[in-house]
Amino acid sequence: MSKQIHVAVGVIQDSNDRILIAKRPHHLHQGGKWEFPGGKVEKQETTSEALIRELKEEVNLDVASTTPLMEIHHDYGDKKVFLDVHRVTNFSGIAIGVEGQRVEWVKISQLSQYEFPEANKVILEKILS
Ligand SMILES: Nc1nc2c([nH]c(=O)n2[C@H]2C[C@H](O)[C@@H](COP(=O)(O)OP(=O)(O)OP(=O)(O)O)O2)c(=O)[nH]1
Ligand SMILES: [Mg+2]
Repeated sequence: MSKQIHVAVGVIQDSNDRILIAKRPHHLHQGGKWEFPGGKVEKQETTSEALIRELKEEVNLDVASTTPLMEIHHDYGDKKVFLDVHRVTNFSGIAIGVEGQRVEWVKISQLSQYEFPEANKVILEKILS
């Protein structure tokens, strides 16, 4: 059995109640779908530290702090993930797809128009509730 991958996932909300999403490059696992930016937590890091690092690397945002929102365990068959989802409300900078990926600020009411990985269903339910 393969071990699950610990992923820090950021729900980043701006002052206009929009949420930042990014398109996963096609060659990656769950490629072509939209995601909340984030990435793997490294051994010596807390989830918050990993998220702060990943959000700078991936979308150029400077995040001051994060707060836990929910934890999701999901088995895709080819990969098991543990999504450690945090909320980010305190950030600065302009969002850019640093790795060439599309990024969009989307109104919460419009989020269901986008295709997300299966594990994200519960995150969307929580944000929309
Ligand atoms: N970032 C992110 N990953 C998600 C979401 N939903 C979801 O199932 N995942 C899965 C897809 C991947 O299997 C895993 C994230 O791994 P990844 O390989 O993209 O992580 P990473 O950004 O650190 O990538 P790398 O630079 O280490 O290659 O989590 C989501 O909303 N955001
Ligand atoms: Mg990533």
